[in-house]
Amino acid sequence: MTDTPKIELRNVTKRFGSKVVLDNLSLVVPKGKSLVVIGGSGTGKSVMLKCVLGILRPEKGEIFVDGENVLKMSTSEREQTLRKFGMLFQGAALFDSLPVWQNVAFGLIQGRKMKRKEAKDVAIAKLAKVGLGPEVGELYPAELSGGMQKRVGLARAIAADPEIIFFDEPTTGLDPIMADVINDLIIDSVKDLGATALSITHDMASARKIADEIAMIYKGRIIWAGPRSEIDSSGNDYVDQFIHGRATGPIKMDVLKP
Ligand SMILES: Nc1ncnc2c1ncn2[C@@H]1O[C@H](COP(=O)(O)OP(=O)(O)OP(=O)(O)O)[C@@H](O)[C@H]1O
Repeated sequence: MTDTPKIELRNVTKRFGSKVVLDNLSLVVPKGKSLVVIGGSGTGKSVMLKCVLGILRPEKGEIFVDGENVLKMSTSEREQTLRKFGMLFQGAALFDSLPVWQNVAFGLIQGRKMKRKEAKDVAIAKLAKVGLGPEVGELYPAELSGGMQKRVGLARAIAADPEIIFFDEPTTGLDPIMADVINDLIIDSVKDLGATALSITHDMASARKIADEIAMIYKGRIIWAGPRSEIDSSGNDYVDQFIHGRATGPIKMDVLKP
């Protein structure tokens, strides 16, 4: 018997008007693995994550978390399922008006009704996990560098010890060294929690580092998926063009020539 995947999308189609953004997309994220979806801008990566989170509803297909079809759940069942998720948003998405510790503790206080004192202790412990001292907890997001903001975003993502973590462009906008620090923290946090990770990125260095498995999305479909070790010998011209960042190849960019 095979293990039930942690997340599975089966033949998911999502349109906006006449535009098909996810086109019969299927993807399996095995339990305890880190799967990274790579692909160019506008190929449907964020829409895919939003469908799993229930922010968008696909017209067709099925989405399973631990074998349960999330598209058929009641609101309360869905809320219960969402508790399994932690999320590191693109740009960290911190609340500017709240000090760092309250940003990290937000879901614990609001969602899980944890007492403020206890939630603050958890927040400080999670900040320590991402290499930030308790004094950082008292600062406001505007007082932090981009790399520190990402680390705070990561501390928030792991605050409630999630079973599944989504990383949306975790290294975008960071210098290569800070990007690698974040990659290492992602690997450590996922390992610590025994979590399943689903990430989306354009950053091949990050994908190579944090992925057990890589899937490439193109025009709303998964055109290749396999172990990280096989990406360089995929035999797929689209994958080759993307991982080497070549302007010429089968992938055409919608760029107007002057
Ligand atoms: N709410 C929406 N309404 C209409 N179109 C949308 C909506 N959300 C996304 N789209 C369209 O769906 C397509 C895919 O968007 P998506 O954000 O998933 O791309 P992406 O692969 O995440 O790109 P990037 O890497 O640039 O973030 C885009 O053409 C986008 O304009």
